[in-house]
Amino acid sequence: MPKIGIIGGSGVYGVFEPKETIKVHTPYGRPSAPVEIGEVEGVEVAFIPRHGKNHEFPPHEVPYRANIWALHELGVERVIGITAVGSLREEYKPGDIVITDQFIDFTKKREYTFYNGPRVAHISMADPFCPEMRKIFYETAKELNFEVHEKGTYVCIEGPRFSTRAESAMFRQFAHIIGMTLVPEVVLARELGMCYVNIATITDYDVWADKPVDAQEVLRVMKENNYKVQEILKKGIPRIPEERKCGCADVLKNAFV
Ligand SMILES: CSC[C@H]1O[C@H](OP(=O)(O)O)[C@H](O)[C@@H]1O
Ligand SMILES: Nc1ncnc2[nH]cnc12
Repeated sequence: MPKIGIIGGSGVYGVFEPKETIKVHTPYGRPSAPVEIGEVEGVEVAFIPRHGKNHEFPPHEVPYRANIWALHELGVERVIGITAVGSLREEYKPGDIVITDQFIDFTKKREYTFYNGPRVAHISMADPFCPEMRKIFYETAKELNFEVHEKGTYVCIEGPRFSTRAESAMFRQFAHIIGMTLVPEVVLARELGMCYVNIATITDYDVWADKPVDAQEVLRVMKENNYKVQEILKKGIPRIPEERKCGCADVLKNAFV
């Protein structure tokens, strides 16, 4: 049973040669694609491409609940979310990696929870990301000599459109990076007591710099930097301890009404 799951974002539709592909049915429908099981440097890992194998799910239609449920059902305890993001700051440059530490939710109409009643839960989201995995992946990226930011606030917009210049100027006041998929993915993982880490690759300067971002730019820059994500995963995954000492599962202790 894989204890580690990877959700690949734009430009990341596979990370290993799968030994097995499992079609999982969940109470929330099917995941974005059958779950691939394989190995990263000898560690068993599950993989789902967030937008589907052929990028057929836009960010507001990704079956987030089915993806997280499927990984949980397969025994995954730790989720690594790979994302492409825009930069809202000069010093966060295209090609840099960010190990996100906070998010701000500007999405509008998604399925945000597994607890729609009669079971009611209010999960703490003060520190949304797994401290153990954040440390491992930051140190790994640093050792690999990649430009990496230890922290960054990710503002998640509804999409699928990009922001206006006015929106981007507002987001720049309080966030470092911008994307369309972190919420509700991280929230749902925490609702099931799973660890979640976000490894974000910066692909553009959104729309506040001279040339406004477009989708082709995101995919091109992601392709150019894909090797960084692969190397970080290869070197970082074997460093993840078997037993969790991070306390991510403890958020469930006092969450239920
Ligand atoms: C392809 S451009 C916009 C698209 O890219 C990002 O996807 P992901 O977070 O899955 O890497 C962004 O959030 C949008 O969904
Ligand atoms: N500028 C941007 N806005 C929203 N999502 C993105 N994904 C990559 N770049 C983005």
